Amino acid sequence: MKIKSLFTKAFWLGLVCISLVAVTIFRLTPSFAVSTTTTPTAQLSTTSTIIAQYNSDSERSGERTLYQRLGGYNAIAAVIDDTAQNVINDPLIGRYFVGLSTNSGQRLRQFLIDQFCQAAGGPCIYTGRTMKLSHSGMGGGLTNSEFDAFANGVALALDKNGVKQRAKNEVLAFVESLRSQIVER
Ligand code: HEM
Repeated sequence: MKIKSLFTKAFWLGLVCISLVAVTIFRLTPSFAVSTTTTPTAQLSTTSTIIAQYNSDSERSGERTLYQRLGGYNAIAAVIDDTAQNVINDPLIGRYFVGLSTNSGQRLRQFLIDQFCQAAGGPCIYTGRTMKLSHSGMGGGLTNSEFDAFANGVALALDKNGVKQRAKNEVLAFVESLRSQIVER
């Protein structure tokens, strides 16, 4: 009888130890610890989890992410707003943005912010269409020169907002990585 009770205690003690090790190694956060407030939607709860994960990742690596080096969400939004002004005023590609409705313009702005924020390692999720889908057939197929004009609009906006050379190169590398999906002729 005593042996059975000892065995049961050892079993439970072992289980507790294994759980503690798993929580430490895999950083398994109990669901109640993810957000202390009751979130009305699953979407919000997912976002809190992602932000928590993002914060702990950058703390662990000790390296500032591109998102942080750019100055965070509002700084990225300012770069996108200046990019929009630059491309609207560009003689080669301005015409593509002229006829957009107010809401289409706001939608495009938000998608661009989300896209750049996510690419920079920030707590954002891009939910727009793929670059191929949203640009395919535009003006009979976008050219390399038109793409260059857009990229130049981004570069000028980064300069205007005082983004340092290393961060600027990284943002422009991201832009360049999309060329093959956007350019068709
Ligand atoms: C790296 C370069 C580019 C990036 C990152 C980019 C990004 C985007 C994004 C995120 C959207 C929204 C997607 C969606 O509606 O689901 C979009 C739409 C659009 N883009 Fe681009 N784009 C680029 C180049 C260009 C170029 C070169 C042009 C024109 C010359 C252009 C014109 C447009 C227009 C007019 C829309 C609105 C399409 C619509 O509402 O149906 N984009 N772009």
